[in-house]
Amino acid sequence: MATIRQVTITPVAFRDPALLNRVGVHEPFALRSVIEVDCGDGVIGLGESYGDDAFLGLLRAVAPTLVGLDVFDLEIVARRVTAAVGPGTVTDNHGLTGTSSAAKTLRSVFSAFEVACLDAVGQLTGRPVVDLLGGRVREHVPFSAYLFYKWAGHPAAAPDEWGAALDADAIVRQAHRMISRYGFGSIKLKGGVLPPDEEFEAIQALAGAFPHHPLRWDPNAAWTVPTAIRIADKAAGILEYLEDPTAGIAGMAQVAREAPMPLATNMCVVGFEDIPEAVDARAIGVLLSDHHFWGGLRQTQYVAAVADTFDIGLSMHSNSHLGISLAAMVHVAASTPRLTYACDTHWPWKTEDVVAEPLEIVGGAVAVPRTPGLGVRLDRDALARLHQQYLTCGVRRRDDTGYMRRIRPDYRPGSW
Ligand SMILES: O=C([O-])C(=O)C[C@H](O)[C@@H](O)C(=O)[O-]
Ligand SMILES: [Mg+2]
Repeated sequence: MATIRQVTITPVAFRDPALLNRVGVHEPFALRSVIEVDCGDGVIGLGESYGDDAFLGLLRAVAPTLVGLDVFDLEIVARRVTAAVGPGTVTDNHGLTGTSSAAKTLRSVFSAFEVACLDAVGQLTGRPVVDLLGGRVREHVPFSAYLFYKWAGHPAAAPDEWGAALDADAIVRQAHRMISRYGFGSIKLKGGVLPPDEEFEAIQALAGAFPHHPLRWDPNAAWTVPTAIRIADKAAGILEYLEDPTAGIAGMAQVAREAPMPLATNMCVVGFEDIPEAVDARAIGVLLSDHHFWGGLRQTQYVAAVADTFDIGLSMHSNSHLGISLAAMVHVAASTPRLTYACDTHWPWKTEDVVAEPLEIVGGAVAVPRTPGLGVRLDRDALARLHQQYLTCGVRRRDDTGYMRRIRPDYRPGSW
């Protein structure tokens, strides 16, 4: 038994480049929450999740109700989360992660605490989190180069180190830079920004420049069914998968019947309750799991088991995140036999962290830690600095469209 003595939630803001997507542009700061589950004797488990006001409110409602519990009792923690969040609560300002629901909200809140408890249990038992999940099936977890169309910088700010990327040549330059720095062995292009035929020029240019790198393209449901079928046909033989070309399970199923490559999603199948319909309709060939909204690391293992049952490929979705989340992603991916594609990560885009010595991406992969828990520790000064940045930055929820409209009042999210 190890009693939870205190649970602390600290919102932080970290600098984010002007990355473009289907609904607008990233604001200058991305929000996260850092969860600390203190079990005494220096054992403090870490979690990381969304940092918008509504989500923070739920984390703060749960936190005091966990004090006094045994940190090993994850099912009791889940019950306390359910009681504190209450039935029917829905909040989801987390950016293009598909349908919102009360079940998804509950799973998201539980996940933040589950990861922190598992980190604490790992520290208490002297075992890395992956060992608590059944042990490692791989020593390295592969990630893909996540390319974005982007502006050179935020308006009125100096350009960032990546510069602008608004056409195929600039996207290829971005890929060269990212791959030479991190060694990624596969590439994802975030689409839904330009008309699809223009974005396809970048896909073709990437295929020419990186013939041995599997490619994926994600327009976040910006296309109609006929557009998606036409573009999928054009991209035959080029993509390992096409991610969320269109909205909804029914639309995805129509496209999947015609498309020469598998369709992937982190938008139309975002909870266990979506799986029967998607399987019946044969809507997807690849599922992008994400422990932040699928209910934690153990539920993510169940997602993998379900994917296995229905012969669906498995990859991993990412929003903007810091080093605690990267570690959590690595541990669960390392424990998952069926990880058929490299995971997504926004990692290359961030310049600040709360973690003292973050895990590193080398040769396109992260070595799975062997130290107890998640294998990362807080840099208290950095946490204080990024919390201060949160207090002064003015951002309280993610709003890519609102920010874009402050810059371009006539902006409308892409739809083709
Ligand atoms: O795969 C995805 O759909 C994402 O990564 C969603 C994110 O919100 C991404 O589009 C972003 O951060 O702009
Ligand atoms: Mg996606």
